[in-house]
Amino acid sequence: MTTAATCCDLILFGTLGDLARRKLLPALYQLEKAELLHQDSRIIGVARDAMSADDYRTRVRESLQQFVTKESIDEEVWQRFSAKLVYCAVDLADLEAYSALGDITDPTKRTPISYFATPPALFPIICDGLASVNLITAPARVVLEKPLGHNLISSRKINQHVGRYFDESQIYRIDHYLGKETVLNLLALRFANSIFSSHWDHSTIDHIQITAAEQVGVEGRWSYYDDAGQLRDMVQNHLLQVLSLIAMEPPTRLDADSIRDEKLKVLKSLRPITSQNVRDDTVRGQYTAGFVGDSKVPGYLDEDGAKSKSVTETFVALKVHIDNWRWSGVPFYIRTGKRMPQKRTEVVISFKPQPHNIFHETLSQLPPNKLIIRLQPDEGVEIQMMNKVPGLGKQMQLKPTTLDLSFYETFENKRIADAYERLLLEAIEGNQYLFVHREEVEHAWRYIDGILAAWSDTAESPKSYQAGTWGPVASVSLMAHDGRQWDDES
Ligand SMILES: NC(=O)C1=CN([C@@H]2O[C@H](COP(=O)(O)OP(=O)(O)OC[C@H]3O[C@@H](n4cnc5c(N)ncnc54)[C@H](OP(=O)(O)O)[C@@H]3O)[C@@H](O)[C@H]2O)C=CC1
Ligand SMILES: O=C1O[C@H](COP(=O)(O)O)[C@@H](O)[C@H](O)[C@H]1O
Repeated sequence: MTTAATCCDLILFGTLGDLARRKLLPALYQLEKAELLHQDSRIIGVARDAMSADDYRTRVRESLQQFVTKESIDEEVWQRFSAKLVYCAVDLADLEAYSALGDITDPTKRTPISYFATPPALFPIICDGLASVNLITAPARVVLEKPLGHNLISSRKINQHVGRYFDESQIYRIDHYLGKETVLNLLALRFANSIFSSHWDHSTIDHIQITAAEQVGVEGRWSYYDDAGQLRDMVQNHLLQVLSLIAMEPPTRLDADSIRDEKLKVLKSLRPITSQNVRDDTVRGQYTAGFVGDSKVPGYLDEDGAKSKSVTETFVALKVHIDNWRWSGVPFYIRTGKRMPQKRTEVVISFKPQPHNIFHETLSQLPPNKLIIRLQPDEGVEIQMMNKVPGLGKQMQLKPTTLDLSFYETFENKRIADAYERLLLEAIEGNQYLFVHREEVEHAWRYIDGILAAWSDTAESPKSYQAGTWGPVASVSLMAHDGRQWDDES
């Protein structure tokens, strides 16, 4: 019945935590539903509480009921899935306790794949523990959740420790944006369509915008978030990955090394932001109370769990330059924030305007063409272009129109898989192309550390913005200063 190649023990460290319950277990259930798990594979949940296998299955079922949305649990799938569930109580801080895992695994029968969905402080000891029970030898692999460090130094420490036991080819660093259907579609769009691949550089593109706006606030994660802030939480990983996919040179093949090498070159070409340009090229903000949709929401400093006055940014806008041949003179504007008016993640490629307007009797300036890649929600691709309004009038009327390719409509309501489904499947099958190489993580941190240091030098606090707005006014000025505007302003 099954089509999966790899028979594995997926060891889910942190199986009772929020990430496992909300994302990982539902994703594994969907893989089972699609018959993509090997029939003899197992999912070994690890947490501290002692409990029976049946109690664990009950907990997993409750999570699925809560988080497998839009459908009820299919009993036949559940029977197959629950038969794969095994529970193992281990206090991960206690090296001796890992023997319990050793007792129930046999790497010669099933490939051990260890997924670290725990606080990152535990990563080193989990590696030590896995080594102590011989669960590290290739083809064993390890999947690491973010955050991979708080800065370059701490990220290196984690990478070094994990690297003591696992070769880079065994390490799968998750960035869930790389599992999103629409982020992958960037590759298809760029490299399977000559109309785009031949117009993808400074000669035709004026600038690029990347927006990741969220309506949610810190969602009960104040202490984690306050230590991180939006720059570390969203830009260091997800948005620099998206930027790299947009900006990279064509990889020679669709494999891990080729793609990761090209992304890395982009990260190495980012022009550092320093105390010289930080005021011109960055904006940070923090939300105050306001309305998101119809709901009144508190300010950041009044969120549940807020402990002190804080200068952590919940909004960032950046002007990013990539110092290479292709992107010379093309700024990338990045904007991301919590408590914005809508959930919207999109990339806008704004092309250069026509050099001369022969239609100036009807329009003094022709609006430039735009390619809008909607990553979420309402996934799809839009091209904004000019058309003639049909009619016999003496003067030709032009109108900006949109060619809209919604994924749902185009692909007949085909279900869009959650990012974690794809990433778990690729990790199980041993394909690394959607995972982040150590060097990428470290170069991204180098760039981010520079911005954080420059912010700290200026000793300025983030600018306030009211919840439910698009961030501080300064973010509008960042674009206006260059004679441009964010796509939602036009
Ligand atoms: N939640 C999310 O949406 C996301 C989370 N992440 C990252 O994933 C990781 C997990 O996050 P999240 O699920 O939210 O965290 P939670 O605090 O909800 O869960 C942590 C899990 O780790 C386990 N754990 C902690 N200490 C030990 C220990 N000493 N021994 C055994 N198990 C232990 C807990 O087990 P026990 O039940 O025994 O306490 C629990 O299952 C973090 O690094 C987070 O930053 C990344 C992206 C998104
Ligand atoms: O990693 C994170 O991502 C989410 C946003 O993810 P998305 O898939 O909903 O766009 C963000 O809310 C969270 O703070 C961050 O840790």
